[in-house]
Amino acid sequence: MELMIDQVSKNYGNKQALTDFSLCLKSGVLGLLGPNGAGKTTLMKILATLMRATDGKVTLDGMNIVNNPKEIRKNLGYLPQDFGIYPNLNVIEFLEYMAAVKGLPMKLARQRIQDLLDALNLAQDAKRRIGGFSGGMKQRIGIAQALLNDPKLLIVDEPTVGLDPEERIRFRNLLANLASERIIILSTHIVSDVESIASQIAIMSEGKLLQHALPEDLLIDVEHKVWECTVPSRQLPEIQQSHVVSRVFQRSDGMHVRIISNRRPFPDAEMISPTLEDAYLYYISVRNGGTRND
Ligand SMILES: Nc1ncnc2c1ncn2[C@@H]1O[C@H](COP(=O)(O)OP(=O)(O)OP(=O)(O)O)[C@@H](O)[C@H]1O
Repeated sequence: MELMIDQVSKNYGNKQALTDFSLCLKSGVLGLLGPNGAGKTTLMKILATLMRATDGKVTLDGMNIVNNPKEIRKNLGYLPQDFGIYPNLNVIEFLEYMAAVKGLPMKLARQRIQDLLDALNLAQDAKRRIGGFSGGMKQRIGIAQALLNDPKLLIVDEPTVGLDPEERIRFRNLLANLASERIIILSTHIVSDVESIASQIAIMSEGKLLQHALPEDLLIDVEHKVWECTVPSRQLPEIQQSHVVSRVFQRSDGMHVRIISNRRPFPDAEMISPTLEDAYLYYISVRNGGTRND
């Protein structure tokens, strides 16, 4: 299984949302990280054959997705950011409806729905109307509809928006279990969503790919560039202006500030071990021509 994104660009009128974006993926979870407006949804929509690139091409196992949309959709599952549900349908009715839209034979669909209800822990709620469900349950139904056709490529756009911390963890575990025999692309601006499950990370900003690497290699990139110091709280606004601050902790002895910087930011700053969130900030704010004291 191979997804090849080859020099893809997308313009909306004068707005360049993607520029020469290239990436080659095999099975596993790709965490696609980027701030709001980076172009993640645009890329997801192109991969899901819902939008055409202005330039470049995308192939799944060598098949151009633009020339073979029907064949590609058979192998594709997509959970968009604003996933629309039908609140008056119960879970089974909704999934049968989605299976019909996807053109699955009903006998096969019924079996698949049963398997998914069990796998996604929805069986006991299968006859309840979706309208009354929590965010986490709606997301599980969203994943169920995306998996109806047992897709080779599963695309999930900002899936944890609106979920509580427990639902977030459950959702991450669920994706991790699905990853072994398919390509999963999980787009988010929340690093902790992908930290535990992504086998690879792509970081994008302003329509461009800044880095594509294994999580452990991203950590190596940012080694010796993460610092912590303790400052009086009145100094904090000035430090946030002049440095890339990844975290601030209030402690009894003052504010503990975590700073990403190529150089020791203050004489008493201590070098500390990086996290993936530090690496993400490094690529977005420091290496990508950041304007602060670096
Ligand atoms: N239909 C459109 N017309 C014009 N500009 C658009 C359109 N859709 C998106 N854009 C712009 O293209 C850029 C990329 O948007 P996109 O939604 O792909 O980013 P994103 O990384 O998914 O951000 P978010 O997480 O906020 O959805 C943004 O600057 C956005 O304002």
